[in-house]
Amino acid sequence: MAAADGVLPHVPESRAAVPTTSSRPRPAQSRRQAAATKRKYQGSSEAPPAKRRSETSFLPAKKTAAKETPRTFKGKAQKTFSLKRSSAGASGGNQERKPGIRTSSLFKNNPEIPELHRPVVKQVQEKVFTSDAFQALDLHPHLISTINTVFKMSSMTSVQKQSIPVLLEGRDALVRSQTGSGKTLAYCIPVVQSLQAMKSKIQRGDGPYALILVPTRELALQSFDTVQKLLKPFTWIVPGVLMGGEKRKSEKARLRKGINILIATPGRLVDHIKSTKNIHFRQIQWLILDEADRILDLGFEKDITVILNAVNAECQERQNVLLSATLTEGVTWLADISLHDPVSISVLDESHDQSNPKSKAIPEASPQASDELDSFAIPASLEQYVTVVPSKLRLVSLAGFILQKCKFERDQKLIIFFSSCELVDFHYNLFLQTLLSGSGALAPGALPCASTRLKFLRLHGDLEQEERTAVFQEFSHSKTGVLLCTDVAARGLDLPQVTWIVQYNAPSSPAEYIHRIGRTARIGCHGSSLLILAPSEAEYVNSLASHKINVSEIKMEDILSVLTRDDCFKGRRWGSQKRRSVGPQEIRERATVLQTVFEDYVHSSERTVSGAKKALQSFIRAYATYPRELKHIFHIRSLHLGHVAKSFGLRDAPKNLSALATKKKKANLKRASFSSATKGKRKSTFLATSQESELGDACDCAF
Ligand SMILES: Nc1ncnc2c1ncn2[C@@H]1O[C@H](COP(=O)(O)OP(=O)(O)OP(=O)(O)O)[C@@H](O)[C@H]1O
Repeated sequence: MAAADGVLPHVPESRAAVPTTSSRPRPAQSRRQAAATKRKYQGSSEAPPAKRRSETSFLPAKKTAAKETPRTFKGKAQKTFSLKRSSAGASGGNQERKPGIRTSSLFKNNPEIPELHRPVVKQVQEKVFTSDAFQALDLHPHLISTINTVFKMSSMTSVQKQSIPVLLEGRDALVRSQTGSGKTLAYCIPVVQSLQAMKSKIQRGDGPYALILVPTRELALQSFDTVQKLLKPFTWIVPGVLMGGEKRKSEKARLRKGINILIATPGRLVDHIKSTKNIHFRQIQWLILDEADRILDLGFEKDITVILNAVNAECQERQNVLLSATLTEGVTWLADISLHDPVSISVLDESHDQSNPKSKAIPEASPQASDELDSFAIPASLEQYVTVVPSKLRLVSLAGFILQKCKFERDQKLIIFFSSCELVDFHYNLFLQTLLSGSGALAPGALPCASTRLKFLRLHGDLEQEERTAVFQEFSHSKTGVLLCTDVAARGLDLPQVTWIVQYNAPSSPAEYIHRIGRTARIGCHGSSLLILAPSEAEYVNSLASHKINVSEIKMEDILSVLTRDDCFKGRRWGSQKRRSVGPQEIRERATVLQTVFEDYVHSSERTVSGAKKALQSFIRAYATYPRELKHIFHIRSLHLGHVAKSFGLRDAPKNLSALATKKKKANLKRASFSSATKGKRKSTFLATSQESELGDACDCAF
């Protein structure tokens, strides 16, 4: 993927209410700027540098001292962009601007972008495929033919080759292999093989023989689909799914009729355990925890305790399997309490040494094992990039990347990760109304060249289940498009042909980073990822390196340069001239035009301003939830909130932001963090009866 050569990404689309944009008269600039400056420092946790107190300085305290000159492309000093000069183009040409209208000073007073001293580390890699055919396994011929004809697969992946024989022997297992390496079939095939071979034929009314737990509803549907296909020749075995967002009543009815392979999200299953009489676990022979480390997060951990206790109470003899692409301390703890004399299967081990996987012990959460816990395998065909962008320029940089991929490259399918539902909604609506044209007339805030080729979708835990399922299906089957989402899409989802993963908000752990980027470059395909960091967050690259994760840098300028390929971002000055060579100044002007379009949209109604403020608050709350070990990189005090507000299209930082930032409210998103400090507590919670879990399906995917 030519990420560094100036060719970049794509765009989102969707419905949503269309606020009207008008070129309203605005208060005099000087008065507003004075007020804005005052507010800025009320809203920011930093005081303005003394020297600049009378101007609109945006430099964060730490970074400011060195430079007064705005950062320029290629190191050349440039004049500050005059807002008046390009303001006509800024609104897309259909809103003539009046002199004196305030536009963004995007390139002024930004913190310097630090040089990335990127340590080059040797990434851990695994071999995806083997040359062994499924025929080599002792499977029912109909099962083999289903794998060959329905799934169109002939040879096993490494994890399948290692896991399937072990599981068919009846052993418990902890399975780790990289994202997109075929773990789902690695457990589904043995489950189906063993259940179809049972001497007394399974009856529907017997209830569940296999229980498969997954962290999200989409993953439940995906796993259900796989199981259902594998069961084609074995029609007497009935699969079923229980997940939040579905009608409990109809789920109860299905449970009453009988489900033999039950796939569930933890919250909803707990709900049924507590309220549905017909549910029992007398027959359970398999307990599978897919994405085991995610299942442990926050509320799920309690739910798992309830589920394990309920299953243990009715059946002791069964096979237990834990799977994840990342082996965290939490998983080893869960393995401890749920697996019996397990085999540890790691494809990584096979690639590095040929030791017998069966003899391998599960790594303890000890310093000696920290290397194994801390380094993650990354698909060899995945190229990872990072770009460092000052807060004020984040929004235009993201939009530039989307435009490059989707407008100027073919067949691009992007997933963009945000840290909360509100952030997804805000960017989704913003891009829909500005970058995407409707079927007929342009939306008031849209660019005249807004594209119908762009397709935006969103996925997060606050959406109705019906919409979530529809979006998941649509994006799965689509060849192109941009999915804006939270971490609800980070785990396990197998969305074909995704070309780019963008992390607009940095993940809270290296494991989450791995799972997010793992939505591309699956099963040997090629893919790329881009992490967008603020200058104060640049050290995160070292943190990734300490987990053997290598990223290459893309310069922000290269991302923004796509705007010079698109004449709808032309400022008035360039509009009247013949084609000229493209320089840094023009890139700045065009970025400013784009930012102005965003600001115009955001300020077009009270509703949109309030939406932007809500999103900004949500960003701040999410920012306060980074775990302690990352706090020195992601600390709200390192951000200039006035600048951050710009990335929400707000011309001024709302009041009380710093108060909000220090309040450290409980965010409604879930940040995974299993700390050893809580380990003992967790174990005792499990050992106790743990019937006090009151979390129902509200836990499922509320992020
Ligand atoms: N033997 C195989 N040959 C070809 N394709 C396969 C094979 N096994 C699995 N796949 C395909 O590989 C893709 C990824 O599989 P799967 O979703 O099971 O990966 P995973 O390891 O569970 O990933 P994650 O860790 O992200 O959950 C799926 O599209 C699946 O159909």
